[in-house]
Amino acid sequence: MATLSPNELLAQLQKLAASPPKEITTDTTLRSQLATAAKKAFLALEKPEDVVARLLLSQPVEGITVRIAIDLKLFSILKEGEKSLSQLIEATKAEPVLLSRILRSLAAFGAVLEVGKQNYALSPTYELFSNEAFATGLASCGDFLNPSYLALPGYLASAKYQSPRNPKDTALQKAFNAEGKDLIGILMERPDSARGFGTLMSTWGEGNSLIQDLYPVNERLATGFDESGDQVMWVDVGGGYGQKTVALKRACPELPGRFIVQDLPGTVENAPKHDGIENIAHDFFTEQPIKGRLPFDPPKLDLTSLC
Ligand SMILES: C[S@@+](CC[C@H](N)C(=O)[O-])C[C@H]1O[C@@H](n2cnc3c(N)ncnc32)[C@H](O)[C@@H]1O
Repeated sequence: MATLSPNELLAQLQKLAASPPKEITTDTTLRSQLATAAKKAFLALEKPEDVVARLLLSQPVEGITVRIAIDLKLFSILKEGEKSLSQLIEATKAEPVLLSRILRSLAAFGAVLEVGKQNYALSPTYELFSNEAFATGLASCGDFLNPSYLALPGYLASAKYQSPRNPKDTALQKAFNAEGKDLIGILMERPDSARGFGTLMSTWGEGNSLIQDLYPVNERLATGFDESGDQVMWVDVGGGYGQKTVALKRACPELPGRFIVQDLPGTVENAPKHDGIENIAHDFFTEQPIKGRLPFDPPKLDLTSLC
């Protein structure tokens, strides 16, 4: 195999970064292998002073800048099409200098593209952020999780660097001053964050890790299923708003039987209703109320493929 000279390699990488070809973006495995290799190459090529700048400035600022952009609705505005700085100033009412700094920062992180002088477009990898429900859910979850990340060093120091073993005694309880409660208990006490979490999960999960893509559902679940009674075909345990079940029913409408989505009461209350799907409150740490003999051999899932 011919070896590329460093300059040829650089030119190839620049070409790839400017416009990733379709045969790469549509091949999920290749895309993720290339992204991982590129990230490893980036880390291997950084200088020590680059690492300092990344840890101190770039990484913490990235999430915060995206959070500000969500508040300004920049992603949904840019979804309408390319915009000039003055159009964005008009739409967001932000101070011009501040907005151009935010946009430069977003461009550096790859969230927006600078197309020409002071013209901006939404980056294809940030398409999902233009969905208002997703963006609000993400912002709300970030606001909930970030205080816990910040509390982690203090928590670990006070725990004398022992791994947390009790889910009710972690950095989260320190961050929220909520002794004796677990993550879900703390989350459910904050209805806005709980709703944000449910919305984030459903919009984020809508198109990825779908059961029908991971498992031959029709072949393995429908074969031998007794359609005569009121049999349950499917129980989605900890299924949130039922996003995976909705996607499954949409992809395989011929699947027979009842479809049930279980989650905690706070989530079930907010879950949108879907025809043919039953939402039931159930804590998965308690006994499963849906009983019945499986009318087929339990399928063997290769869980390693889910990791
Ligand atoms: C990471 S989300 C995954 C949601 C969904 N299964 C999906 O893949 O999109 C985890 C879900 O588990 C639920 N959950 C957490 N603890 C639970 C419990 N003890 N009993 C039932 N559901 C629980 C949460 O409310 C949340 O909806």
